[in-house]
Amino acid sequence: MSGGAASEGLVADVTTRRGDFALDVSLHVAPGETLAVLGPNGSGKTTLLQTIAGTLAVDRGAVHLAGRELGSAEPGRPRRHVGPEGRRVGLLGQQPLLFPHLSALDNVAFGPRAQGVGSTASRETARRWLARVGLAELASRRPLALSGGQRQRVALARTLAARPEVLLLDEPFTALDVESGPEMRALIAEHPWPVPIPILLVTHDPLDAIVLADRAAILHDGRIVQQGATAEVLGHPASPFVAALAGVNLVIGVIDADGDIVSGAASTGTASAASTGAGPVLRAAGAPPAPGTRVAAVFGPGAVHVAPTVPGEPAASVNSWTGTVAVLQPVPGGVRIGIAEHPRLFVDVPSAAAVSLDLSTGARLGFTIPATEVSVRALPAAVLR
Ligand SMILES: Nc1ncnc2c1ncn2[C@@H]1O[C@H](COP(=O)(O)OP(=O)(O)OP(=O)(O)O)[C@@H](O)[C@H]1O
Repeated sequence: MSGGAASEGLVADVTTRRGDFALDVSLHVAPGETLAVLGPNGSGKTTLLQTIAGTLAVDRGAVHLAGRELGSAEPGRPRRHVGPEGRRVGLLGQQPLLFPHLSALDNVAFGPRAQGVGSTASRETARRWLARVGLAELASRRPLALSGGQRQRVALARTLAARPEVLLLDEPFTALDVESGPEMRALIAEHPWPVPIPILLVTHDPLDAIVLADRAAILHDGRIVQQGATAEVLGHPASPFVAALAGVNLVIGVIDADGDIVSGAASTGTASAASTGAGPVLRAAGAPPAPGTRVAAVFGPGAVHVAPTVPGEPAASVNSWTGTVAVLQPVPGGVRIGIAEHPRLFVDVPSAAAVSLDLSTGARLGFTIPATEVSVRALPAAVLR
């Protein structure tokens, strides 16, 4: 690729092989834009970052950053591979990896020093960056005298002091505690760098994607299976795979004559509807799509109300259903319930509610999802396979 989009931000249109695995992606991140990459273990997130950072060579295609070709393998042209040190790529991972024997200031000054900037100027730059991440007062401390969150902020300052042209964030919040995680998220959200750069955020957490990223790309087996505005991708996942990854419940169905969403019905005539299982009959707030429209309905596992069943109550009505607890799994702040009759749905209840419900496997419960919590979108015929 040359010219055009390649002169702006990060453009990767590559295949990279690793043993039997092949990463085959095409993505563009503009300066000032954040792209979240979500995917399960082994989907190729690290391989993607390494291809951009230059620790892995491209097997086909090319990586461009700010108009420079960093690596390419294209028919009829000699292969090209700029090493990691020549790329101006900043990488912040889970662990800050600071030099333990250097002060915070000297850790941050290391970047400009390594680029040949003099010691006084490097320390000046480092001081500025420490101030930007809120650590001006702690410049003389060594890493061991800093909290985990402070160390990660020093690591961010060190990365940025080297003036990268792209910032790669590889699960940068995962190792942080409940206090420093939100601080670090807020810092990244503020974009504390003077020049807009493209940011690629690898995360397992859909909320991080929603809060921090303009767009999201879902990686599965080395390929991007869905890409678009974050809210669109996570709020309207185009497959059960993406829905499960996004942490939302997805029900595929057809609008019936009453405007309700009926799932798993033979009338859809597709394997996909069958594979998602018959879900509860749902209704979203607002005017429904026309009868017969195939739709995806989405609701969050925490938006479902859970109550003991009441004798004599109907087993199911619109947005309500009864079910048997098949699985109980701890989640942060509560418990996730797997329902025997609807194995693809999950419901989260806070710890206090779990205790008062006296949850146990085999228990019968009533579930209700308010219509205002159901998001629905018509599906093109070919979306779900
Ligand atoms: N050095 C290697 N040689 C051969 N195959 C590898 C090597 N490293 C990783 N792989 C394979 O490449 C695939 C993608 O791995 P990668 O580490 O990119 O995934 P990931 O999405 O980052 O996973 P995780 O979330 O667990 O970090 C996996 O199938 C993995 O087994």
